[in-house]
Amino acid sequence: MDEDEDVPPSLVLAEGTDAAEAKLSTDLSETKTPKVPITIITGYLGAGKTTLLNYILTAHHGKRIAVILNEFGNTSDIEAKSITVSQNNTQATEWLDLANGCICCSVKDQGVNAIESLMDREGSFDYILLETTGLADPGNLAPIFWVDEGLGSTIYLDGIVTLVDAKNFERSLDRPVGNEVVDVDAEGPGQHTGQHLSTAHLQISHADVVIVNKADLVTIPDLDAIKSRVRAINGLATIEVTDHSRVPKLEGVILDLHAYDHVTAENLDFASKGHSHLDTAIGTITLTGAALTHRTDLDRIDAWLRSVLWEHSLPEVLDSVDKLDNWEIFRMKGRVPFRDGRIKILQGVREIFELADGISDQHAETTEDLKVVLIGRNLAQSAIAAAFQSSWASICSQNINQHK
Ligand SMILES: Nc1nc2c(ncn2[C@@H]2O[C@H](COP(=O)(O)OP(=O)(O)OP(=O)(O)O)[C@@H](O)[C@H]2O)c(=O)[nH]1
Ligand SMILES: [Zn+2]
Repeated sequence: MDEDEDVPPSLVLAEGTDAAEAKLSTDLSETKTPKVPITIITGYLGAGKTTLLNYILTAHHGKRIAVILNEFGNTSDIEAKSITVSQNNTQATEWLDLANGCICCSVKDQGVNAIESLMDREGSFDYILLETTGLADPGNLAPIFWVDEGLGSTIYLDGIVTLVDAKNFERSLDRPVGNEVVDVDAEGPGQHTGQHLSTAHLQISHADVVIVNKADLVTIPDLDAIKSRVRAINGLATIEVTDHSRVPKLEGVILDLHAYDHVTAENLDFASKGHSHLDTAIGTITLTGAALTHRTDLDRIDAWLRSVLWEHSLPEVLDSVDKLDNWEIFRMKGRVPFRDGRIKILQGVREIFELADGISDQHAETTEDLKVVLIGRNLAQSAIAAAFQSSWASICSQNINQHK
């Protein structure tokens, strides 16, 4: 996630360069202040996002929570956008000047800087909640807040919570992104599904938690069907069912998830169970392999990820690759263990990925297998799933061959 770092931040600040100086001094100082988690709350129009925020703000949590209403969820037609932080009935607004330069770079630098400068002025928060617009694609937002450790940012992305309107669930999934119809019917006439990629699909596919809200408006069998379809789209997310967004508890359910650093073996096991093909537009697949032995094994996996995510090319798959071009990866998580007990945690959103040191479950030699879960467009289609599996298998067989 370091491609944008050359672009100098050009945040327009009301008061000189306070934030820049503050950032510099935090970068240089040895003592680290605890980072503030940010949770992105997304969901289709009217799903219950504001209701959830109000519920969280009135619940007894003992946290100083800042709420940001996102104005930059849709990155078209941007000249200048504000972010507004409300807390205890006072509001503070920070303007982002996005007039020039690459919008995603500007938003990345400025979105984070704007929040940091607000914290400098208003005092720090314990938690930040960001409500996106109903049509926002969280895949564009997550990388803004998934900041490199090395940047010394004071905030970190804790997770993405997606609300689903149980009453209008099917309808929101059938509504294509914008006016564009994304055809997923790539396998010829026999495979026609009629399913399109919708904003609701994108929101569910990026979620760490899916809240199926408005449970009061549907029957129990309806709820079960909705849960199954959510699970088919995103095998990694946990699902909560609510009435008026009243989640059973906050901690660990929607707050403090650490969804962008922790990946447990249970998370991944869960995702690889129960393959359903209720939804073919977006699906979840699991790639497995043996624990690694050498550093070069990891390099090979790193190269595979770069090829797939950055070049859209599946290594070692020569057959009809051109026919398999309609896939896209939205989210990935994985655990990459070494036999000596070390482990790397894989996290990815869109083309950004990270293989970071993890804390092993094991104390000595590991018995855990390597496991990577991918969520993306058309991944569950049989030809594409098969191509991924064979590409992955050939990388893993090279790992083993080398050790002979
Ligand atoms: N019956 C019922 N109504 C609900 C429930 N949750 C929210 N609502 C109502 O649904 C409407 C939309 O809720 P909001 O919380 O404003 O939804 P939102 O996602 O913030 O909407 P936008 O910001 O417009 O996209 C409001 O009138 C809520 O009172 C629920 O569980 N059951
Ligand atoms: Zn709202």
